[in-house]
Amino acid sequence: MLLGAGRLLCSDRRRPGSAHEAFFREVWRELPAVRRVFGNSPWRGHRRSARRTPGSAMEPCAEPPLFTFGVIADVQYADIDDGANYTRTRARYYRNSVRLLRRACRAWSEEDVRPRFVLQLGDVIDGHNVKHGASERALETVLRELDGCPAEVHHVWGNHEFYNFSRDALLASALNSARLGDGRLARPGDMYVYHFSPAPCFRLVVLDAYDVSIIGRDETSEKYEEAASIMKEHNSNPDLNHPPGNHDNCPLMSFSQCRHNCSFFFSVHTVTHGLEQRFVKFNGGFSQDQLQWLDEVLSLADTNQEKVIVVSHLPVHPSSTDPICLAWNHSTVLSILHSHSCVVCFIAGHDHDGGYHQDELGLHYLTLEGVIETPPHSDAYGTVYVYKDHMFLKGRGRIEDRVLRYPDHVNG
Ligand SMILES: Nc1ncnc2c1ncn2[C@@H]1O[C@H](COP(=O)(O)OP(=O)(O)O)[C@@H](O)[C@H]1O
Repeated sequence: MLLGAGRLLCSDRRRPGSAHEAFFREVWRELPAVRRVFGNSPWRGHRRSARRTPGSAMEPCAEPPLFTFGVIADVQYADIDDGANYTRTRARYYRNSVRLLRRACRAWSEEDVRPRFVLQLGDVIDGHNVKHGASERALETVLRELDGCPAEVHHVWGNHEFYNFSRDALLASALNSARLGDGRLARPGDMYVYHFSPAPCFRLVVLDAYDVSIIGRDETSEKYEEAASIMKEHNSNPDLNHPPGNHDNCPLMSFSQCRHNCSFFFSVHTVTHGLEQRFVKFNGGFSQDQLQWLDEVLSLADTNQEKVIVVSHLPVHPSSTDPICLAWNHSTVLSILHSHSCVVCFIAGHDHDGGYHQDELGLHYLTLEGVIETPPHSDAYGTVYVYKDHMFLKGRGRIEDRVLRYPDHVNG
């Protein structure tokens, strides 16, 4: 059965829009064995196939957008020679990343419609700065570039922010953009969360994915205790950055690295090692307080009939990312998003390969390709054009164009 299902899942037949897609969705939904084998991501290999509006394939609509905003993720700047990721499967261009950031800021400045804001999705400088005592200098370098942006910058915090700075230092730094937030339903406690309305009927919510984490919390804090106990339950490796399960000997690992072409192997690898891989120290989760706050903000947005974009460094939908990059309690966040009628999109960084998924309710999950793993001749940033009934992501370089039509229950 595995081979048969594998052939089917490998084939173009499950490609969104194909004549067989509905059949495969049905099989996947109805047969627990298939779901067990292929996990939550049987369409993942097709995550780059955006739905496009006929006639508007690669350009925004002719009509003026309500507003636009810039997006960029995982700059991870450091003044060091090029290197590689942990598994040495991807190059990292530490110095060049700030050049790409500069290019993005310049391009946003030259656009016909000036972006209303820029969204920096976290990991703006790399953890390597710490051992060179260069954290402050690196931050100054990227902030200087961001000063060239034509609009205010909203910063999300990722794991590399916490490698470089304590939470208190971050709260006191220019990376704290919560002052740009709406005063209503102010953030509780010491979480870095806020929301703002960039235009009438739209709202953006910034989440803190390291609220409960080993790296984002002081060791004496309750939230650190909570994170430590979650990790103890799920990951028994001496090095907590090493995901649970033995991947080193997994013959599928090399195939699963090549996720765009080998979705079958990726799916099997995911099942073999499962979503448990997310329980690593470089990820984190959302506290109960934060989830309650999110629920309240979304309720207010429902009442005001706003369209909401939620953002965090960590992705929350398993089909929009490698599971090793998922937020620990991603499924609770998904339940909250689903319990409100206002949410149209979730945007994250962290998985430098990027990802995309549209779920059964029509919500979009966008994971942006990281600047740090983008070769010098390419780019990794985008501009989102926001319209009444959809958004259009104009991607540059590695980031693909996408039409993100709002869910039917939002468009009415
Ligand atoms: N599979 C792994 N096993 C052990 N340590 C890892 C693994 N993957 C990453 N790390 C370590 O975790 C930290 C964060 O990894 P990194 O790849 O820099 O994160 P990011 O994806 O946010 O750039 C680094 O110190 C890295 O060496």
